[in-house]
Amino acid sequence: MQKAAHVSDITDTVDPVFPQTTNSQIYDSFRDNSDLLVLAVVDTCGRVLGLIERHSFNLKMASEYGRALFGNKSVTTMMDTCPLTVEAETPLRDFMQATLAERASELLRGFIVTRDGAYAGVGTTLSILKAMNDDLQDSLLQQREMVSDLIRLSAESERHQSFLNTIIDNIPAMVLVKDAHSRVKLINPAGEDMLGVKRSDVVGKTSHDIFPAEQADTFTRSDRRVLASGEAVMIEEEAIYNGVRQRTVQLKKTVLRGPDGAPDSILTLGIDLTEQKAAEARIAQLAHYDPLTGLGNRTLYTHEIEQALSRVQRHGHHLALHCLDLDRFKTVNDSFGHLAGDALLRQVGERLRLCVRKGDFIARMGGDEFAIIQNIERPEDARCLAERVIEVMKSPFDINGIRLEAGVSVGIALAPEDAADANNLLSRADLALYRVKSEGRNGWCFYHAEMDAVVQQRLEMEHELRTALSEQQFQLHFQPLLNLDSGEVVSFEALLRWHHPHRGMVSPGEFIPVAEDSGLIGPIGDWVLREACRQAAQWPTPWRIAVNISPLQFRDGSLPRLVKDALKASGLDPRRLELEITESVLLADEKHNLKILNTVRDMGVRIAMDDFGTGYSSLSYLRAFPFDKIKIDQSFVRDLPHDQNALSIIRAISDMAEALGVHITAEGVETEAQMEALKAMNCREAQGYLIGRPAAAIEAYAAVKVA
Ligand SMILES: Nc1nc2c(ncn2[C@@H]2O[C@@H]3COP(=O)(O)O[C@H]4[C@@H](O)[C@H](n5cnc6c(=O)[nH]c(N)nc65)O[C@@H]4COP(=O)(O)O[C@H]3[C@H]2O)c(=O)[nH]1
Repeated sequence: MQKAAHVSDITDTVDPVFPQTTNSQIYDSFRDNSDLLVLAVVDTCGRVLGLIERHSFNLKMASEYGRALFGNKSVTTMMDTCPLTVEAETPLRDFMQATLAERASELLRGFIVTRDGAYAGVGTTLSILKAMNDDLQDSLLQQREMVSDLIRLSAESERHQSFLNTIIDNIPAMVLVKDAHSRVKLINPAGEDMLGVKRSDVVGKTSHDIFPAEQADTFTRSDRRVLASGEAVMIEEEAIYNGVRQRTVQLKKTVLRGPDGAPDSILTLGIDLTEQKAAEARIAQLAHYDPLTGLGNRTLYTHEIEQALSRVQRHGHHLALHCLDLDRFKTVNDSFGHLAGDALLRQVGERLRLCVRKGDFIARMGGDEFAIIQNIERPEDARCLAERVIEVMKSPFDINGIRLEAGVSVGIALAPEDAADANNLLSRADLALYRVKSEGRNGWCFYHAEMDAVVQQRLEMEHELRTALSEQQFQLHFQPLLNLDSGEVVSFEALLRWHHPHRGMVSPGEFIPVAEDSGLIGPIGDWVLREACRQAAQWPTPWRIAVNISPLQFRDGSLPRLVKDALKASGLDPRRLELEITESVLLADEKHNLKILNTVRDMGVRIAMDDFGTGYSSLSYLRAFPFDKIKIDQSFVRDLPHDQNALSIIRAISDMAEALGVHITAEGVETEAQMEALKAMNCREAQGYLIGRPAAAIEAYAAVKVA
């Protein structure tokens, strides 16, 4: 509905009447048109002469008398000659205000509306009431619309607010708002978690109300800083303690301004970097530390030794590099499994930590090798540390209830005395370590210049060994084994000899390890096997022939084929061939090597366990394979017949062998007394200088019979 703004909006355009119109005519018009309330009387120019109002007119004309009296008279006799008149474009509100104040009663009779002074229509209180009603309706409608707008806006703002709240509550970063006096206005759940507080406990409070003084001071300081600068402040890393644990957080503080532009609040956004920092630290740890022992790894060692050597150079310091190697790690690893090996390494790492001083560095270089960089003032300091290390390693390790002894060898090189660069220093400490190991392990040794010569000699020997085969410098010697029951020689052990063109006879103890290290043991061992079979096949008596097989000959799996070839080429009965292996064959890759042993045994070849008692002599090895013979190491025989320890060990081995149905043979028998003692302990065979030294010629033994 159109709102009535001007008088023209409520004007009824009723045709006017003229002065010559009679009252009877007017009466008829009123009678015929009940809506007609007011009539204007105008002259021919449209000028208003007066106004007839229905009710007062009808009052006069209602009776017959009235009609008779006034009926034929001109309308001018009954008209209001001074009616309320108003211009059409007058604002309705102004007209109403003015009329109600001054001529309210006239308003009830109706009024004339003019346009530029000429008649334009009439107005009635009814039209005014209608307009007012419309106005009222309009404003009611407007109000209703406004109310629904308000409801919609408030719902929208509520939605916005809850949308924002959801974001703030779920954002994985702290949102903390404080007022300009540093009182908490808002904190989200991530913030509660980060600071270890509850929203209900902190809102309205300052940092000093909430946190311990030191922490509160830190927060307040940064709040002040951001308020003073008025700019966003980034705090890359801040350590906070949330009552449970230390956390590392990154904070961004921003000033929020009020409508007047003055700082109103401080918004702090915080990201918890604790996990990220821990992950970074873990990555750095993995890159530089051995995960098993927690000691430095080879990468970190390289860095540390370079640093230490540059200190040596710049400040005239001295350092000792200790290279450590566990003596029995491989044995432990192979016989008790990798988990036991790992546990041993961990415990070794712990013990090493106890030996060193602050500033010294320990690394696990790989496997069972460790290195210590020690700051020293004099070589004596290095000796003390090495002795300490050997001492702490002496006591047995408890690995899941099993007591194990590891032992350690330590090689030491000094800087700047022995070498000033990392590579040379390490290889010299290694040389010293090598010396310790070759001298029986479980000791320490400083590097000496002559060790270089030893290495040189070893390299030379390796070179010469390569030509020894083609130059036919090898020869086999044979040592007899006597059956103690029958007193007859029953077999011979083939022992390799190297007739060096310049150095004369080189002992196998000297060159076999070099052959093993260089891989030459393969072709040399093959030659021994073929030569032993070839010669044995030609012996006048069908003695057995025993051949030493190095653990390294098991590696490539070709042993069964080589044995077969040697037997075939020589024509030797497989039952006359005996292979002597040591426990280490079963320690290393037990399954693979047992398969090889079984294949060889299936050919009819006998298998003997050599040097029994020197390694990790374990009943499990004897159970793992049906050995034909156990050879007791000469180190036990040497101390017979008086040494009680040797006697008990040999007796124990003998009992064990008897239980398993295996014969025992004693090595290194040099005296009659030893022989008698062995006989008394059920030893079935003996070998040693007493019976015969290793020799190239064996025929003489055909007749030997020892009583
Ligand atoms: N003191 C003393 N020693 C005695 C006595 N009876 C024998 N021997 C020595 O004891 C060693 C016995 O050999 P082994 O324990 O198998 O120990 C052997 C064996 O492990 C290794 N070897 C020798 N020949 C070969 C070979 O062809 N292949 C391999 N892989 N190793 C070999 O070299 C080691 C040393 O051999 P050899 O020097 O020939 O030393 C031999 C032998 O000469 C005695 O009554 N008193």
